[in-house]
Amino acid sequence: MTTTVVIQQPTGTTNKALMVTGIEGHRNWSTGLLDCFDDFSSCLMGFFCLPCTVCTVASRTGECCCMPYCVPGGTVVMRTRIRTIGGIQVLTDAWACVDMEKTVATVQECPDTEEKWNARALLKKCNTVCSTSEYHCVINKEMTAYIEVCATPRYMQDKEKLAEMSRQIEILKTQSEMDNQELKKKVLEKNEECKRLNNKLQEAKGNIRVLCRIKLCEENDILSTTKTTVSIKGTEKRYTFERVFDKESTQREVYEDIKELVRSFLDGYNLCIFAYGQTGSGKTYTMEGPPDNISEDTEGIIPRAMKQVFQTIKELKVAGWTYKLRASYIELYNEEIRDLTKGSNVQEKHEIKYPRGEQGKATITNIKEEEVENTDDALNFYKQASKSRTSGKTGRNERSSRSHAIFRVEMTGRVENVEGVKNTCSGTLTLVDLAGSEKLDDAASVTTNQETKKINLSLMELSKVLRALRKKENPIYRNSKLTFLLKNSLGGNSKTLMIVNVSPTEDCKRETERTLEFGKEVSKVVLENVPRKNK
Ligand SMILES: Nc1ncnc2c1ncn2[C@@H]1O[C@H](COP(=O)(O)OP(=O)(O)OP(=O)(O)O)[C@@H](O)[C@H]1O
Repeated sequence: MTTTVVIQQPTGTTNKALMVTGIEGHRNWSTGLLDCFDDFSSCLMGFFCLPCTVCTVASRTGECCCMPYCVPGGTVVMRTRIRTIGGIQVLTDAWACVDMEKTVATVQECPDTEEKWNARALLKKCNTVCSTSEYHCVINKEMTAYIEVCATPRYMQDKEKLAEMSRQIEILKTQSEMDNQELKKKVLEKNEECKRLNNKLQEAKGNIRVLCRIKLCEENDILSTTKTTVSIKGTEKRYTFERVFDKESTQREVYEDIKELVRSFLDGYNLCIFAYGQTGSGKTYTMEGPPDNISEDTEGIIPRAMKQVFQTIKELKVAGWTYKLRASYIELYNEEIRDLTKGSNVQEKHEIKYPRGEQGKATITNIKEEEVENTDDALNFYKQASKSRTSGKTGRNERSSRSHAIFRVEMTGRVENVEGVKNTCSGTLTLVDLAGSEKLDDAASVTTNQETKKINLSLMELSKVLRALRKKENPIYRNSKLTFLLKNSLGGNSKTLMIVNVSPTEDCKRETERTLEFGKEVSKVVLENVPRKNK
């Protein structure tokens, strides 16, 4: 490759006013370069003589090609050539032996002639830029000069260094492979330790936990609370829960208290979170968030749980765990199952099936289960399906407050440790927004109203199952679809969290009292500690 630079000296000027033409985009470089000519002295001028064959003006005028004597208006042509030195291509034979772009920058840094360079400095600069080669300015007797380019000892050293570094990188790579394994092992161990501690903590809290949340309300408050108790003002009644969230409590505070429990889902536990309470007491708000404008502050347990689950999956990936998650969203209304993902008009029969008698994981026939790979997938799936519920709600409010919405995420996880030992786990996360509990009484008394009776059957059965578990009796799950479906999440290898939602207003006093009684009963339930489903 040959680059040609044409240097023109305008009429009536001397060296310093030289202008450069010929290379587009390199005007600054050349001009800057020429600014330095003052100090270049003969050697550089001599240098220009070097390519005398192309130094047309000098040849033509017969003058010495030294720059100060260049004929005004004359032209000096410089030529650069690429040579391969030490396997690396460098520009040689001229100034352009330095990287042009870098020279531009360098020369521009030298704005005026105050800070002048001499040839040696420039050559030093060349060396800095092209550290692979050394430039010698050789002046011969005739005052011509040339630049000699050769591989420098420094280049050789650098080459050695490079080879050494490459060797070290290889060693480091192998080492880092090993470190990675080591790291993976450590993360796995830490993770296991973390799981053990977390589950110990969760078990210490009991496998069925009950929290109470008071709805935000500006009206007269009939309740007084402490961190763990709720009392109905003007009565002796006082209810104790693991934690009471007063009406000022935020969604974040509520979730903070249960996030460790959600973590245990990925450790292979079945986890079920219910929101229980009368219509309008804040169940949907607690589980999902407000009906409109859900933000990071107001979002409820479901979006927060999805975010946490996928964040944890990301973290566990370092330890080698991979997970597959499948989501479904159904509604249980009047003892009928409806797949919310299929819209409100689809009439399909759904049955709950257990693979081995009533053991193992429950499946529902004809239900759409979608694989979700990240938070967005899961929440989009949830939101889309929720529309069927919401449209039912606006159209028939009764229906939505009397149906149970069940969002389920099935998980299977696997890991291979450094010794190649495989480990798998599976679990189900069930998040339930229960039907309004105030109908419980009505259903018992209004026997003629078969529909109402059915609607409330599941809630009654749920309380029966929980009471039986408390007494260590064998609960009957088959009596309602809700308990039958949640069998695995209510007994054995499961962790259950019930949030009893109450409204603190006078007009809700009766229902609030009943809800608190229910919560008190449930909180006495202790499940047997059965190991998680790890293989
Ligand atoms: N803690 C709270 N802070 C702010 N708004 C709340 C709170 N709890 C409930 N609300 C609001 O009160 C209204 C009723 O709450 P929500 O719909 O959650 O009740 P619900 O128990 O789910 O009722 P239903 O059984 O009819 O579905 C909603 O507008 C909801 O946003």
